[in-house]
Amino acid sequence: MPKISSIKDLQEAAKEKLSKGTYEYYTYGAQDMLTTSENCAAFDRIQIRPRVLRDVSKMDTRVKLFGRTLDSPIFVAATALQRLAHADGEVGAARAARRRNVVYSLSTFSTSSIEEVAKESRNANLWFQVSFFKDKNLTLSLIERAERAGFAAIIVTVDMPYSGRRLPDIRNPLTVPPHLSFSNFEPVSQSKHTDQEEDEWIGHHVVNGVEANLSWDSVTWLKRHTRLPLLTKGILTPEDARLAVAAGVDGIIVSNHGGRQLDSVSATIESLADVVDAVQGKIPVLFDGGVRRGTDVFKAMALGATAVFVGRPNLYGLAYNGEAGVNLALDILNEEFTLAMALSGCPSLKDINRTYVQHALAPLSRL
Ligand SMILES: Cc1cc2nc3c(=O)[nH]c(=O)nc-3n(C[C@H](O)[C@H](O)[C@H](O)COP(=O)(O)O)c2cc1C
Ligand SMILES: CCCCC(=O)C(=O)O
Repeated sequence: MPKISSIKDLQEAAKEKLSKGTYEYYTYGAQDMLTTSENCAAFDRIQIRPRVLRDVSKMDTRVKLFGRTLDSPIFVAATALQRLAHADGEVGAARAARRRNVVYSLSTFSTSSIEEVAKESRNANLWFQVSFFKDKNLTLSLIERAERAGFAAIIVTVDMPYSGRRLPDIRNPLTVPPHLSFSNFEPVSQSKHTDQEEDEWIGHHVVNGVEANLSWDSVTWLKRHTRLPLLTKGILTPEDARLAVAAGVDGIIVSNHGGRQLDSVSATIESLADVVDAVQGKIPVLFDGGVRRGTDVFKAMALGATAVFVGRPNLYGLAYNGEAGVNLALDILNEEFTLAMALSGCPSLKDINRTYVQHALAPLSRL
């Protein structure tokens, strides 16, 4: 394998290392994966309009959010079951985020617990992703545990009242190996070896626990129960963005769950500008979906994102080489992003705006 020099290389290296089942669980999306592919392809239809002859001798990628300064706007998205990729798992990925002083978001469906990740990645910028469970006390206890462990924000996922129809989950359901469990829910992990569950997708128990009777009141209820900033993840329309602002949330994450929920929704990069316009700067708008290059990060920032989350690239990094592999993924993306800023004449994030992008007349084809 030649030197890994892009996220695409990292994905190929990860594919070699992972079992088919794990690779497909990480990579695939819902149904025909139209949205999963569009998330990436839509970036290719946007072009950068660089400005020249500016002072780009000193680059500043720092971003301030909820009273903290992060060194880069490239954050780690919440993804389930990270120890399936590598023994370093969530702890390794959180340490990689700490090394770059960026946010690591921990999934509720993690294979290391809230407390373990906090302890083993002390001083990392940790945000906790929670889902609305039918058992409200479970939701509240997860949030309390995250607060107690020192997490700095809560992300509530609002696009998953049910799990999307992902074909690998139906055709070749993945099972959690005996040495791993959903560490935040002991009773679930203990019941996982019963016979009737063996032909079921690993996520069924936990996803079956998720509440489908939801409203914006559910969000205000959650907001009342935490002192931490609350972000809603999975907003795609200006209508919902306005409701989020009205509900008093502290931030929005424009996301379609990496195309894993409803197939045929638009690419997130195509929804971003409308959401940003609807929010009118009242709260930060963050973004995820399809970011594979630093130029993608630049495009999202130009369209108004305050920061972006990256999901699959970190899983590929973990699979390739544990914590060091996530370091590599973040290094590649940050190097590419800082260079894109410099070559566009933007020495700091506040210089990047919509005048730096345009829609391409024809899609760019990759070599
Ligand atoms: C394997 C995998 C597991 C995920 N697990 C979660 C999860 O537990 N909770 C959640 O809110 N989002 C989850 N997501 C969605 C990510 O947070 C994020 O929205 C998505 O990965 C962004 O797209 P990208 O992978 O193209 O960067 C998961 C995504 C993947 C690929
Ligand atoms: C295992 C729980 C579901 C995690 C998730 O949100 C995803 O796979 O997209």
